[in-house]
Amino acid sequence: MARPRLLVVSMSLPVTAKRTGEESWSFTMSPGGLVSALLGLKEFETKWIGWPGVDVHDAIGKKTLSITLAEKGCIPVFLEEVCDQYYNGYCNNILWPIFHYLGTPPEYRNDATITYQSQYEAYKKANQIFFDVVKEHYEEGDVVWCHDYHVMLLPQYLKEYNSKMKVGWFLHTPFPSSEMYKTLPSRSDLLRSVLTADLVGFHTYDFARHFLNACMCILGVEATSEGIVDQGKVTRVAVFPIGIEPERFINTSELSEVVQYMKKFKNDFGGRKLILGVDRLDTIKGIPQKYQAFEKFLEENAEWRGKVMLLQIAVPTRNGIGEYQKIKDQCHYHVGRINGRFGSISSVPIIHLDCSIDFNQLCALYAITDVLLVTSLRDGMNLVSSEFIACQKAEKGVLILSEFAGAGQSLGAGAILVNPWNIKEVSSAIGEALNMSHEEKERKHKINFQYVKTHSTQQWADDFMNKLIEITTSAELGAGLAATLELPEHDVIQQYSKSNNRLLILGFYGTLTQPMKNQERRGDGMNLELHPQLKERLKELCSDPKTTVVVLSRSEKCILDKNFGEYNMWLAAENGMFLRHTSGEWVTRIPEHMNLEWIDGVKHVFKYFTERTPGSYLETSEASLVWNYENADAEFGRAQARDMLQHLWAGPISNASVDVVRGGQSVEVHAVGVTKGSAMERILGEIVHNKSMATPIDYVLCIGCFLGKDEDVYTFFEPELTKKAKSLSSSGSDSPKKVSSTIVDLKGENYFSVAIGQTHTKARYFLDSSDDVVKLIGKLCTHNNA
Ligand SMILES: O=P(O)(O)OC[C@H]1O[C@H](O[C@H]2O[C@H](CO)[C@@H](O)[C@H](O)[C@H]2O)[C@H](O)[C@@H](O)[C@@H]1O
Ligand SMILES: O=c1ccn([C@@H]2O[C@H](COP(=O)(O)OP(=O)(O)O)[C@@H](O)[C@H]2O)c(=O)[nH]1
Repeated sequence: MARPRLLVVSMSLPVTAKRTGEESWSFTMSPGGLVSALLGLKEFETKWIGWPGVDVHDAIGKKTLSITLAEKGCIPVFLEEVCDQYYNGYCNNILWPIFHYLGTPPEYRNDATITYQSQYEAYKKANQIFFDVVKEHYEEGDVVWCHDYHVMLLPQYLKEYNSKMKVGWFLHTPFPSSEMYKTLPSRSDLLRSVLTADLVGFHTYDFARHFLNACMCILGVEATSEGIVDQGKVTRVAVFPIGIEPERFINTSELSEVVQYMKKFKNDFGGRKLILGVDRLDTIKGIPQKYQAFEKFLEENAEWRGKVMLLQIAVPTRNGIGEYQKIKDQCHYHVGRINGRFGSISSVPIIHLDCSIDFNQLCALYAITDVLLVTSLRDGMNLVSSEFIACQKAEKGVLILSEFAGAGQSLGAGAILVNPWNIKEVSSAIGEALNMSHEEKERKHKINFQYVKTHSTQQWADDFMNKLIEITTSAELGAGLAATLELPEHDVIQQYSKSNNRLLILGFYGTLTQPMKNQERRGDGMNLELHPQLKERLKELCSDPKTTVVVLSRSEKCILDKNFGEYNMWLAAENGMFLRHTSGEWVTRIPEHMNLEWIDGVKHVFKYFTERTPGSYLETSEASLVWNYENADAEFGRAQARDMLQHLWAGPISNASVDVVRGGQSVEVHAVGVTKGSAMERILGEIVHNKSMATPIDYVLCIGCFLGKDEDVYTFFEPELTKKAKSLSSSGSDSPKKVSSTIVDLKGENYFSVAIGQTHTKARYFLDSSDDVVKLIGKLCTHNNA
């Protein structure tokens, strides 16, 4: 299959432009891992859209720069007057510190509303400018891949413009715990926009989990193992740990120029062991902590003084921000102090360089390094660690790696992992690394080298793109879900009138109730009421001897009794755990051997929160418990639900076989496997037995507004599964008897599964709302007794 063209959108272009004349420009490579990583994207026809690193105000400048950049496959975004407030302000002074757990900078605490608001306005404007440029260059079929926290509003702008655009968003930084993220005033807008993308990617499972949590707590949406479900739209959330281009580093470190550098540097360092640090001079990289740990090491290991040195490449970055100036001063202070304390006439222990270095020199340094010291306080990934491993030569060096870098998860096995805040621990790790045996170094290197070689940038990009293409192509909609179609009403009615033994399975909440606002969905409260316009029609529908109607709901028995007691139909309460024909008594359908020991513990926690959350209530039943906060204050209810889940996981359900379902305004705990689909077999068996059916069921209409876990009911009757249904045993009878193989006679055209208000579903068809159900049932009634 031909690969689509890729539009990469990121704040920075891979090159930073400098004006050298009215119409001429020179370029240097932009710093940072994002650029390094994306340069490895070789397999795609790519256009890179981003800021060229310079303000250009005149038309000639813009034109000539655009032409020059076009030769490099780059398209400039001119941010002009919003740049400072956007990039230095909102991106790097608000989002960056919050995403890296540093919290809101102090200046915002005094001047919060004014500064914050104007910077957020600039952020919106800048995202709009990015959007305008993408719109101008977009061609049908392109994939737009948005990168990082700088463009969180872009997915929404793109999708609003063209809902068919394939849009991905990848975050290169950590996504913080929802406790930290919650402090961001624009938290909801940013999440909502990101969720409009088709695929959202993170470096680690932790970051993805934090994101899912934030979406659930802040937006009240449902998180599933595949991502976020909101109003029928599924946003896939997945983990794609980035890599490097290993061959580039391996090959470069073999160049003769690089080998020369290696010799020269070794000579310059006078036989001392080399500890290397390579970081942008960023507040998150923990450079002052690194210096203090090295100081501690020298303090406690006098025998190493004069025999080991620390070379720190501190690549300049974000110079327009006060905090970055401060961190530079702090580093200089420590270097001066430590060199004064442990230096000699012939050498100093620390060399700190405020500059970037040439790529060949960097590879030479990586190759001769004895210990690479990475002390990031937080880091999305940290590519320097991988680059070091790729360049290692004969005598292998040791990687000391912060456990707070995303790389810790991938390279931890071959590294010494440290908490960079623990100066003593890092100091000990330095000692351990310097004294490590040759064999142990080889062993560790081998593990990491294998990983780095096989997890390249190309692989990372391929994985992300393939996933994005897969989920945006209708054939793969929802991993195995067929594309959902509008209900062919004419066929539904025609088949209905032709059939002799019909089964109608209807949900209650959202199916037979009046349409509700999204926020009100999925909480089966006591106030649930049958749609007033359905009362008569349903009666008529149920009166036809050729039609069997089952209401299959999460609701309790008493709610179904109250609403449907007077109709001639089957009621399946609590997802089919309890069943009765309205003319008979409730029977329990709880499967044998179901472990329900967890119920009391969960009930205890639910009661605790019910008492402390005005308006919330508890629905208890034999095999499931629901805490519903639809009538509570929405924000408070969500916060309480989050705390409640923590209590539950830590206590009563930590070892129990239960499923936890976080609805829009409810938390449900039930025994594993209690789904509508799993109940269907038992329900069908009971009905067939009870009715002593003479002719097979030749028409099934299943309509619901169900949670994802319950969608198995839609596939239960799929023709290819008919065999399974045919061999049902009637579990309702005292002496189970095999149901005849003629129970169901379904072909493609007499089976209709219908989801309300959802197009990403396992159902074949969708209807917009329960108002459509009312109309449909009305029409079916006119064909009763036909
Ligand atoms: O462009 P700057 O503002 O100077 O910053 C440079 C980049 O810093 C961040 O890089 C992150 O991406 C790396 C690759 O995924 C990852 O290894 C690292 O941990 C991150 O910090 C930032 O996310 C980029 O947008 C910047 O371009
Ligand atoms: O003088 C230098 C030294 C290093 N790097 C590169 O900067 C990137 C840093 O990426 P990392 O993921 O470690 O951290 P980030 O800076 O993106 O936060 C690496 O690819 C380095 O090779 C650079 O551009 N100039």
